[in-house]
Amino acid sequence: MTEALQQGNWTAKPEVISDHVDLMRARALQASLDLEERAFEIGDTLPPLWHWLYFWKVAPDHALGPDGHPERGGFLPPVAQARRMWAGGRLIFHRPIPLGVRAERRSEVTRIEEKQGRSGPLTFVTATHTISVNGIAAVTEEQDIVYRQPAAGAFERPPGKPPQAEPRWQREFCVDPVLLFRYSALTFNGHRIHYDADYARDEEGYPGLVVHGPLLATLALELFRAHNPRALVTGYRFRALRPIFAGEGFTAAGAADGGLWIIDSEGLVAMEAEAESES
Ligand SMILES: CC(C)(COP(=O)(O)OP(=O)(O)OC[C@H]1O[C@@H](n2cnc3c(N)ncnc32)[C@H](O)[C@@H]1OP(=O)(O)O)[C@@H](O)C(=O)NCCC(=O)NCCSC(=O)C[C@](C)(O)C(=O)O
Repeated sequence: MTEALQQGNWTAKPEVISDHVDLMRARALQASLDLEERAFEIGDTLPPLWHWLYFWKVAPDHALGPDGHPERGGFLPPVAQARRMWAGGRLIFHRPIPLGVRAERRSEVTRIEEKQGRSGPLTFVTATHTISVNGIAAVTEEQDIVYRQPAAGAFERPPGKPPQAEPRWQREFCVDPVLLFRYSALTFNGHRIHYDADYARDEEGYPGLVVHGPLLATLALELFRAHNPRALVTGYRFRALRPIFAGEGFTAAGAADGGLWIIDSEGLVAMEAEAESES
């Protein structure tokens, strides 16, 4: 048996959330992303990554921290750095999740790592989730969250690089606050950086509302699915390298080998990703 992770007086504890993979949340994301497909029906397969709409952590209002997430020190460790971002993840899709079923997500913090970044000290926290239907694993996911020190001075984007390969497909986006609000609501994510412009600017030092990492990861994978309609996605990995803000144009781009990018308005990679699939 492996020992539970510890930080000071905090010990990692598994969390289990059961949910109904209902039709309406999937249809609401389908509409929010303007996907030109027929509306989902019960029994259809939930697209890969759309499990992020389910297994909400419904913390009571009094248990929220200043950033709108549940206070730290419960499921997540009491990391001192103020600013949280979603850094990336690695997923394996073992079997499809049909819409309409009950499913269960078991989660545990499995890694805490301190790093020195160009922007200052960073703490990476990895949560491992397993989603099961009738006790059989459908998705395993390692989710990386990064915590950063409070903003000091004017906002500076991390340096970036253009995509390393020639994209074969691309689609342009410009996310507005309405989509950010709808995605926050659909994922029950209270993080203020996505809808409270004063907080995002004055407390976290961003130039505007921040586009969710999971939304960008989903837009990239949806591009892959649109161009590979028969492929069964079996794995996905992504890393958020530069933030994107509401109102900024960006491009989702993909190569034939499953390489995917979110490219920002400066032509630099904001997110790199890779889809694995079977035909
Ligand atoms: C993370 C930032 C601050 C580091 O920027 P930096 O310049 O300080 O770091 P660095 O110097 O590039 O790298 C330092 C170390 O960190 C690693 N590293 C660097 N980046 C990553 C990454 N993504 N994933 C994993 N590791 C990473 C990197 O490999 C290196 O490790 P090493 O020392 O071992 O070589 C910078 O890359 C950045 O700003 N990325 C964009 C983040 C973003 O926009 N996320 C989505 C929006 S926030 C969100 O959706 C929130 C949500 C949904 O509400 C929610 O709370 O869950």
